[in-house]
Amino acid sequence: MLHEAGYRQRKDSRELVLTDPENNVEFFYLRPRDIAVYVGEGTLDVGITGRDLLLDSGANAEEILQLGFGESTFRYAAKPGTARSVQDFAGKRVATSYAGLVAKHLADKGVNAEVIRLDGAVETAIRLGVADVIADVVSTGTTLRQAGLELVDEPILHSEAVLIRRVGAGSVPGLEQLVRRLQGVLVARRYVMMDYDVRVEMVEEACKLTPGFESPTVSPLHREGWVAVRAMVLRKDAQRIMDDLWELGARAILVTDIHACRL
Ligand SMILES: Nc1ncnc2c1ncn2[C@@H]1O[C@H](COP(=O)(O)OP(=O)(O)OP(=O)(O)O)[C@@H](O)[C@H]1O
Ligand SMILES: O=P(O)(O)OC[C@H]1O[C@H](OP(=O)(O)OP(=O)(O)O)[C@H](O)[C@@H]1O
Ligand SMILES: [Mg+2]
Repeated sequence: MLHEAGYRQRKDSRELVLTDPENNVEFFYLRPRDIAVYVGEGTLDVGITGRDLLLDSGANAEEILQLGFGESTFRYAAKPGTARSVQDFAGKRVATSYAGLVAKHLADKGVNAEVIRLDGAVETAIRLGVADVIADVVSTGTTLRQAGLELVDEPILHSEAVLIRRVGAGSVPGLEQLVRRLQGVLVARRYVMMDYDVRVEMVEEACKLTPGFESPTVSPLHREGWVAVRAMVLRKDAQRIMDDLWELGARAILVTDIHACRL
């Protein structure tokens, strides 16, 4: 995303620091877990990490933009049939790499359980007899299924990658530009440009299907009684909208990618 937003990025994952003189930015490639800590302490102006790691760290940092990747839930799991809700964890051992997050969640629910902090491979902790319950990142659920575990209760939270900054920090040079550029990348990924020709009588109906961001562009065609319409539509809806436009009599319906934008 940073590359698409016009920032210089590393070509080799062993490069840990990189300067982008044109944009006057320094990039540090850190462990996801450490990023919120550096940002919270003010060592770094902004960071990109997971919401789950931000909350777990307890750092003095806040989300300023959701980036739409690294989406996952954070959930409890146990051997099938051993627990139905968080309340059943009372007096049990809960293993996790997110001890801060889990301890807070259990306290909020009024459940007194022992939190065991592990570095990773948490799903094995139950088989090894180290814990009765685990709490971990779940995406497809494959990891838990393969470990023979079952989800318990609702997700503790929904996470994704987020841009974060220190709470109460003063103005950061270049931050507004970074946010605007990343928003441009998000829009360019989520939306496509749709063009089509339609009879004048149908243009109102057609524009209801493709209202665009502000208003679709409608231009006259050389052919009498027809207009050309151009509007941005959500990529995920593009095929359905094309079907509906076709039903209205629209023709020459074209979809093109957006490479960059500032709305
Ligand atoms: N399977 C997944 N799907 C989506 N997001 C995930 C997944 N696994 C981890 N994450 C997210 O990635 C972020 C960092 O966790 P990750 O597990 O990648 O760190 P790590 O284990 O320290 O690094 P690595 O996996 O490269 O060893 C967290 O915010 C987490 O929610
Ligand atoms: O629900 P799933 O789709 O199976 O994904 C969840 C798994 O993905 C992550 O592990 P990762 O592969 O990053 O390994 P790690 O434990 O070394 O971080 C996470 O820690 C879970 O174990
Ligand atoms: Mg991982």
